[in-house]
Amino acid sequence: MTAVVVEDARREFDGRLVLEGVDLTIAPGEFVALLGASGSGKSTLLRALAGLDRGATGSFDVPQRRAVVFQEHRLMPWSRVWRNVTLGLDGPDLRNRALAALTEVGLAARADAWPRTLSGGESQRVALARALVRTPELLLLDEPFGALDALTRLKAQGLVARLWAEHRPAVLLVTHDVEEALLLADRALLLRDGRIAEEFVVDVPRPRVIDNPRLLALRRALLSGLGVNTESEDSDDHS
Ligand SMILES: Nc1ncnc2c1ncn2[C@@H]1O[C@H](COP(=O)(O)OP(=O)(O)OP(=O)(O)O)[C@@H](O)[C@H]1O
Repeated sequence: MTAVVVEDARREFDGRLVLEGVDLTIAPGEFVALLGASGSGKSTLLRALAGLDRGATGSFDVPQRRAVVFQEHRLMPWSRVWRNVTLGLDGPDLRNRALAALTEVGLAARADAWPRTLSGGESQRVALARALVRTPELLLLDEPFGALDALTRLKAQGLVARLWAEHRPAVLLVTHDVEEALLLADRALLLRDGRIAEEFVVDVPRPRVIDNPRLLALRRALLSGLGVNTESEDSDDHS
């Protein structure tokens, strides 16, 4: 059984092929990280999976129940936090559903606040609550912590790890951060030249700490796949 099957995804912008034939499968409950140089097409692929890009071709078998969190929170400034969480949903009990999701991200107390009164980290947690309230089978995360400071980012990563373990959606996380990918994902994929060029299985039990020797080896391999030279670090390791 699979949650996501993408075959031969292609996307061209202005005559330039950004995705040249991407094949991708994600199992139910699997956490996959997508890395690649800037401009390699990570967000393009995520948007195609989200159904936000009508210009992509190929075969996309993706669950209906999916939710996206972007780098910017995209909260509506004229709606209170809880209304933002349930924006676009119908049905009874919306406030209670919002409160339950906000409780999961530790922000129930801010349910009636206006978005502009939240910090960057809090806003991203509300964006996560807005995704969670939809009980997604597929959660698409596009650099969700990219704009956060290092400490807030670490906490947000911990929160995502916990929420994923509890709810087990399939996840595709687009990130620049190799360590983030290695701490969170079951598999890390490298997008290069419009294709999935390399795959790294993160065969390390959770909870993970980045100085685990296997993770350090994977980190070196991933950085090398991204064209980052880690030789000076290697020699440091042996000094
Ligand atoms: N709407 C668009 N019109 C024209 N070109 C686009 C459009 N969207 C993306 N591109 C181009 O496609 C390429 C891939 O963009 P994309 O945002 O998917 O890369 P990325 O890997 O997510 O990059 P980054 O890590 O910098 O966010 C880039 O060269 C970008 O300029």
